[in-house]
Amino acid sequence: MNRKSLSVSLYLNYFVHGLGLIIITQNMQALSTHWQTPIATVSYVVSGVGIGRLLAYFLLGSLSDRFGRKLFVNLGMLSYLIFFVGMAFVTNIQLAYGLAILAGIANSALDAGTYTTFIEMGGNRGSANVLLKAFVSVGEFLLPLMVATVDAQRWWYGWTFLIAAAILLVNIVLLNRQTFPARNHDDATMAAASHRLSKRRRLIASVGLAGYGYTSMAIMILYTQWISLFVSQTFQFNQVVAHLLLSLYSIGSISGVGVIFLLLRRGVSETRLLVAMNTGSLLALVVVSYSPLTWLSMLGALAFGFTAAGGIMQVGLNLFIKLYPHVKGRVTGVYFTFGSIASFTVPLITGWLSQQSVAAAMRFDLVVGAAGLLLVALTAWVLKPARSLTSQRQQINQIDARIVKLLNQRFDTVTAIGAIKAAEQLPVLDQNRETVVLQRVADQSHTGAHTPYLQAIYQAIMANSRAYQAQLHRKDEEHD
Ligand SMILES: O=C(O)C(=O)C[C@]1(C(=O)O)C=C[C@@H](O)C=C1
Repeated sequence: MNRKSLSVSLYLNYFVHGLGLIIITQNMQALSTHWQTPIATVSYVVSGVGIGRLLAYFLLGSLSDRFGRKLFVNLGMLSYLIFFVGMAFVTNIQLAYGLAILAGIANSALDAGTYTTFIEMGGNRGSANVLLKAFVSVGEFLLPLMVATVDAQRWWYGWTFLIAAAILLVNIVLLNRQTFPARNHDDATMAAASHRLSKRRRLIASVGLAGYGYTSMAIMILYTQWISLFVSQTFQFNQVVAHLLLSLYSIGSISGVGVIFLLLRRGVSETRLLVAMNTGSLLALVVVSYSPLTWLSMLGALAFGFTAAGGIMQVGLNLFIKLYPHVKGRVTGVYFTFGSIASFTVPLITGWLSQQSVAAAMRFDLVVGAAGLLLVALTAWVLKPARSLTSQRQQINQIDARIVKLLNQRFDTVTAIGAIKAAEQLPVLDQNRETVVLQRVADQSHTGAHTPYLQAIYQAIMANSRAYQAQLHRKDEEHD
């Protein structure tokens, strides 16, 4: 497996995904002329993407645990390819809606195959998932420039779609030359950590993180949808500042990705990062929601983008995946399904609130932010390594259960060896083999101070193996 080449291909997909996310809305005018429909109908087609995601996330996530990540990355790329080529030529609205649904499915398939792969690459690759966000942002940044160029040159609007398709086509070839890491490759420490957690704690953390799948998405959608209108109506900010608050949010977001990436690389704890970032985003949101000072609002917007949109959603997902290392795909599916429900419901809720006032719609983001903070704080609290006597003993109980099971297996093997020795009339004691076993214990022990104690335990185990073999041997002779 060539990690670098595989990573580049996976990142490139997310650049194209960034183009795909806004390609319909950025070509709204051209498509409405081409389809001979009102703009509202084009906007209706966009909702198909959300439906596709909602339908596909859970299913594709679970299936990727069974059939491998590579298949689903390919499925995502092929679906996106059909979407881009089809959208460039389609004239029928029903067909366009079908293609939009396919784009949603493509998004789900890519996520099911990619987030899981980065975790399965091992090491500290969770940080790579945060970087995916940056590639999406670059795509979203470049697409409007591409559309503007095509428009200014009076070229056919379909070219931007075909450029995206061409990048995908090249990447399909590149990606399929790579081998993926072993599926459900169980990072031993990850599995051990998730094992140590009591069922109740794991359940609470799961509820917290699934809920965070919703709030982390909702907090961003709500801000981007309402901020400009809100500040111009509530604080009479001029149009330039109103739109600048969105651009500053994007700049904050991209710098946030860089910082979170580096912090994760340095081994900063994910739970701490989640609590700190969510505290920061709630504070920034308070500033933006209540400050009538332009400069302060601008600072708030930057800080909000940094803390709420700098890949912290991906950090939540990484943590969630580590709780269930055996079903990474399913967990990814669940998390993003909650995110999709947010993209679906936030416009509905805030649309209803805006009938009261735009400020009510915008300030609802504070409720979302507070809920998010509460959820990550709860998660961090239950995942905190416990140090009380009772909890340490619970830990020992769980470790002992595993040791006893392994000792049973060892004794089964000792029985088999005993039978072979009896048949071949070999002595029960094999001093050379015992020396080898003790040496292997010393080599495998990761704490030198433990080693003589582990060897003493093994001497006792082997003495008991011998006693067991001798007793079996006696029984056999009695029978004969
Ligand atoms: O390897 C063997 O010959 C065994 O019977 C197993 C075992 C052990 O428990 O590891 C037990 C007794 C022998 O003296 C050496 C090793």
